Amino acid sequence: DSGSVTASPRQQDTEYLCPVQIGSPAQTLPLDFDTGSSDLWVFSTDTPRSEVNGQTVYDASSSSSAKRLSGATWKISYGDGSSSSGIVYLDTVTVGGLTVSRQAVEAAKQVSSSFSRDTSSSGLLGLAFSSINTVSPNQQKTFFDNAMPHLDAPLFTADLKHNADGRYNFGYIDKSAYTGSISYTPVDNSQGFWGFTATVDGTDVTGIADTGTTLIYLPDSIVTSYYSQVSGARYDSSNAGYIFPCGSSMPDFSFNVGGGGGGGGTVTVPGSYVNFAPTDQTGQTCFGGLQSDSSIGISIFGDIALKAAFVVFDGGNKQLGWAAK
Ligand SMILES: O=C(NNC1=NCCC1)c1ccc(Br)cc1
Repeated sequence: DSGSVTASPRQQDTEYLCPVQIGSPAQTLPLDFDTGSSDLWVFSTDTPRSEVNGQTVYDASSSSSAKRLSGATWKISYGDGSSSSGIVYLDTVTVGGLTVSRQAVEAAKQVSSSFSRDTSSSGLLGLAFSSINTVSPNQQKTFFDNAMPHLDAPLFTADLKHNADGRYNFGYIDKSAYTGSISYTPVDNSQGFWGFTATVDGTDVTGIADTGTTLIYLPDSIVTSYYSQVSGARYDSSNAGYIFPCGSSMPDFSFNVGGGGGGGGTVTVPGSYVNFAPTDQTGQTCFGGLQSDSSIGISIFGDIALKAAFVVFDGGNKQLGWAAK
């Protein structure tokens, strides 16, 4: 089997949403595919009206294939401080034509304010490892884990784009979607994430590939050195990050993956991607797409990095492949 689904950017590439069919008859919800978490959760008829703000909701009671997973609950919090929790159904889930019949669909009974405010997203589809799924007392598998045995190849690919529709493919590598060769590097999934090591200016950086995080977070030394090239750039405590004049032309930012004997491959993030967004309505000062990981404890290669590459999440061989495009 295989699947292919469009990933549409929202609010200046802050997140990418994909249409997902749930239940019988199908209810289509736009979900944020997140390689940094492992729960598939949705706004639902169980979500308080006060916390629903235009989002499409899942109604298990109108799905003939929905079955309540008795006694199961879930509760998750994300790196940006957002959170949600609720109950669990098993139902049929289809992504880009790829169907999993008994997928844990986690219905929200509570969502935090940033989810309520995000009118375009109906929830998340976790694509990290099932070891960090939060369903209790019986942990559930991700959509990818459930689909993997049926896939032509045990992998999915992410092809996110700047201000344009991209794509997630499941079960195959689309050779027309990238240029040159794919450089692979081993994955450390000991923390449940797609962990890997890249080299930046000769320095090894261990981080995770996280489609659910918007920006890139790297060690302070690398970030400070990058912004030292931009006149007027400075760390601003009120914005909790590096800012600079919006008219600045930003240097490209490159990292190497798979730099073993074969030399590996280089991913280059265009400087324009690092000029992320204005800090206020005047548009004078802009917030950087590259920030320090010092408050996190691990580096994160978020959407700013991922949208500069074609990325293979290989669950069979536990490796990450990176290619230019
Ligand atoms: O939460 C994380 N990624 N996903 C999402 N963020 C916001 C909504 C979804 C995340 C994962 C690992 C680390 Br380390 C830091 C953050």
